[in-house]
Amino acid sequence: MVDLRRLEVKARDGPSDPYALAKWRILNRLHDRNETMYYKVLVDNIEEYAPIVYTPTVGLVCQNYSGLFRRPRGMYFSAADRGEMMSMVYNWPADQVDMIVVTDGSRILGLGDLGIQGIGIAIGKLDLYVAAAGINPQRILPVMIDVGTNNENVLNHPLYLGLKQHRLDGEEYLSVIDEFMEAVFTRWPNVIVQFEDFQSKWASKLLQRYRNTYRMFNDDIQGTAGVALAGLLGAVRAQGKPTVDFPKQKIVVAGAGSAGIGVLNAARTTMARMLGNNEAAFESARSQFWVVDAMGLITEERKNIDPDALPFARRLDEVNFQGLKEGASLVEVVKTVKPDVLLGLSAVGGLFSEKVLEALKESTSTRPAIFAMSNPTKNAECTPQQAFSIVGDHVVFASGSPFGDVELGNGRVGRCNQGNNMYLFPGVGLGTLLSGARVISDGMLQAAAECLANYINEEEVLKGIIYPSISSIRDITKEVAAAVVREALKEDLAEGYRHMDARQLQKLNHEETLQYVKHNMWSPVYPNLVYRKI
Ligand SMILES: NC(=O)C1=CN([C@@H]2O[C@H](COP(=O)(O)OP(=O)(O)OC[C@H]3O[C@@H](n4cnc5c(N)ncnc54)[C@H](O)[C@@H]3O)[C@@H](O)[C@H]2O)C=CC1
Ligand SMILES: CC(=O)C(=O)O
Ligand SMILES: [Mg+2]
Repeated sequence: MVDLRRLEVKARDGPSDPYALAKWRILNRLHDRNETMYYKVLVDNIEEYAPIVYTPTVGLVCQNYSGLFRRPRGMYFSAADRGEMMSMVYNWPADQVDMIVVTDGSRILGLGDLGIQGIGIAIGKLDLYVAAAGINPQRILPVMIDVGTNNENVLNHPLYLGLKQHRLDGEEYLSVIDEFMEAVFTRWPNVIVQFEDFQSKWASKLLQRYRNTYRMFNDDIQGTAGVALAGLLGAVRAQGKPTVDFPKQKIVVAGAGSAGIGVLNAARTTMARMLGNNEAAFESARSQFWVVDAMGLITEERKNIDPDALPFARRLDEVNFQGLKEGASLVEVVKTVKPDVLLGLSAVGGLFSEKVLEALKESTSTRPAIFAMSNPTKNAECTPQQAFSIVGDHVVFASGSPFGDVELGNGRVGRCNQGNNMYLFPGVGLGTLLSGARVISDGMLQAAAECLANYINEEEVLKGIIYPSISSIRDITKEVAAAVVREALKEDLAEGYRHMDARQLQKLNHEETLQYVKHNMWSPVYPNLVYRKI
């Protein structure tokens, strides 16, 4: 701690990138020497060090990973290992693995293709699994699947550790991922695999390929969707309205990659459920969204439209009526729609420019909400300062990476919420583990999102607080995991965990389920080496 604090004293201008990286190195060295103490530091100071082991610093770490690398952590499966993965997997020393976070490094945060340097994100996510969900650090496994990289800078770096080739694609690519999945589920049939930061081209295809067979989920699609949904419901409550008013919200989404489409599908499904869950309800819910990507507003006229974005393409009669057109700019869309919510998952820093935010001032909402969810910090669509100063003190604001609250004068504070999937994935993984669910259903993810939404009370939400403080992440995760366990039981997916079979789990009431979850969370305490009778 003295080592870490020394850096703060030296950083006269406050925390800056080089110091963040230095802190990461101190923590990483501690991790190598004494795992229990590393997690003790993390758990006890999570608010301070989540931004170091996770976004934003983990982005910088990944960008510089070849130079920062000292000793390996996790497993690397490469395209050159095809045919060998089934035996390789037995090289891992732990007999039991509960959680794997796997990436192919193709879209790390909003930083693009970083090749095998993306292993840093798998390590960072698993740090949160230990700190927030109490997954035993002996039973986690970060994995990098190295199929090459298309990032020439990374590829030509003299210290690059990965395969020096361009990315595999098509059937060849799929065969590598298939072989990896078969290998890990053969050795550890009960493992849960979280797919992380796969480029959108593959993210949704891989999810559909594996989700009905394996215990897996995609954090960027499903975790982000749940977190955004909880925030969107919070934004409705922050307007002093009941959540059943959600289907009336007009929502502009900037970004139609895997994260944006995941959010759109979850929000539309929730609106449709509130409206009666029939065809008319789905159609009505569709018309609440306007989606803008790199080529502008997506309409039916879009050529070669991504099939995942197709359900959200605006109909021509609608755009003509509104005076919009295919490819309309974000400013035009915001000016015309006057949305209640502006949500960014575009990976474009500053996309919510002064003009866009000025246009949002005309929102028909009493309290417009801005979600600048792209990571890391420099990719945020706008800062909270810009949001509050341009749109007004009444906005509800959330960002993917942490920013400080904003002083509004006269002692008033503009809340900066962190809208990040870290509030959900640890609980989804822990709840799946402790229920023994064979697959991770939409219902389990929905239960997790609703639990997070309900975590915030009325008084807080009216102050513009739509996500809890990260300092309570262990408690939130316990609640989310319990909600996931109960839903898995309800859907008859649970097969139990260790000494608790599904029948025994069924008998637990709400409080007992929470106790069961808490009891199974690992804490950073040294184990007893000598037992003495007292
Ligand atoms: N806060 C959170 O929990 C999460 C945040 N993210 C962030 O979301 C971002 C996007 O992730 P993916 O969807 O996987 O990436 P992606 O690269 O697949 O998608 C980006 C999308 O933004 C669009 N876009 C690019 N320029 C644009 C512009 N000028 N105007 C409007 N749209 C534009 C692209 O056309 C594409 O549809 C990343 O920065 C990532 O860090 C992702 C997951 C979770
Ligand atoms: C938070 C996260 O998963 C991302 O930015 O990709
Ligand atoms: Mg991610």
